[in-house]
Amino acid sequence: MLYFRFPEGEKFYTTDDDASEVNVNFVSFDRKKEIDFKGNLIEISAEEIAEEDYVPKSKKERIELYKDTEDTYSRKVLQAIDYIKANQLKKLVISRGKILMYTDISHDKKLALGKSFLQFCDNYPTAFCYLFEKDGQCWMGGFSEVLGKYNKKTNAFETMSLAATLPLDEAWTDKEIEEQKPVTDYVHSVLKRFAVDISVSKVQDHISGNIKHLRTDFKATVYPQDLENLIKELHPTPAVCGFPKDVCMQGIKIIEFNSREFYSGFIKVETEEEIYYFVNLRCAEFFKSYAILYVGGGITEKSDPKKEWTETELKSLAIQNNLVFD
Ligand SMILES: C=C(O[C@@H]1C=C(C(=O)O)C=C[C@H]1O)C(=O)O
Repeated sequence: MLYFRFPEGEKFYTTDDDASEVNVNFVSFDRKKEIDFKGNLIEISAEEIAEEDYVPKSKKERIELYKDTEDTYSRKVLQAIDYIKANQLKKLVISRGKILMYTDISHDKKLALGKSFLQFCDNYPTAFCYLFEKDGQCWMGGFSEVLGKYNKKTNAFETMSLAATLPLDEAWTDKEIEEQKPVTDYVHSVLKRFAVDISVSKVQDHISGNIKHLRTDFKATVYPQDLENLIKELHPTPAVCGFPKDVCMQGIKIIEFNSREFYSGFIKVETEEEIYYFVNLRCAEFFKSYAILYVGGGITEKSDPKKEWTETELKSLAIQNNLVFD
């Protein structure tokens, strides 16, 4: 089962079992896991989705690895700051999985995933939103960060540098500006190697629910033979990992105990005219009696552990506030 909706889209899609082509492809952060949905993209109504009554059955091994408190997460942030200083990094992105017991929300009602997906779509109109279940794995998520959008006819390519987070009513400081800049520089440097006619926008605010980010848009021309190599090089951007990648990947391994799975990976969706690559953030994996909500943030030398904890709590509300029980 797979349902999704494009950013700003009004229609919902699923895939049939007719074609041998892979049309929708979930790639894990470390690229080691993939979940593919083959078939033609077909429209599905909200009514049909609302009737979805899939109940996740599986359990996760070693769930204790995901039980971060403000205290344990603050220690991870301090460890990240030490790692940043020791390796002279500009930023490192760390994350956690937040366990949400269904009984903490409702004692007598059951989680309605289809309805949750529809409510999530309503509240995040600019996001690519999805819900899938395959081989016992069940995920829902959606965010508006685009790793790539490619027009197969015109070779036009779009991407963005999106980073730094604040509640809507707070003003940007040097800390956030210094956090987004390495992402912009990195994306630009990769585009210079694989694209031509590159144009770069000014930095602008990017609102997502209860928080805002900084965003720079890029437009370029990419020849078909360069597209996959460009994506390979772009992912993971410093928005979800840090720079340089290998040092940051190593830092993430040392500091985060749990595996990121599909969180901060990407979703490739191919249509007749376009190929999209959406960054998989604000997402959660669903189990029998709980969900794991994945959230993180960019750490710099100037990070305050308390603020970083609050940032992850705010990010987790994207999924948490849209779970429907009936
Ligand atoms: C890592 C996440 O988000 C990314 C990191 C951000 C940050 O460091 O401020 C902001 C937006 C995303 O690019 C997340 O949502 O978990």
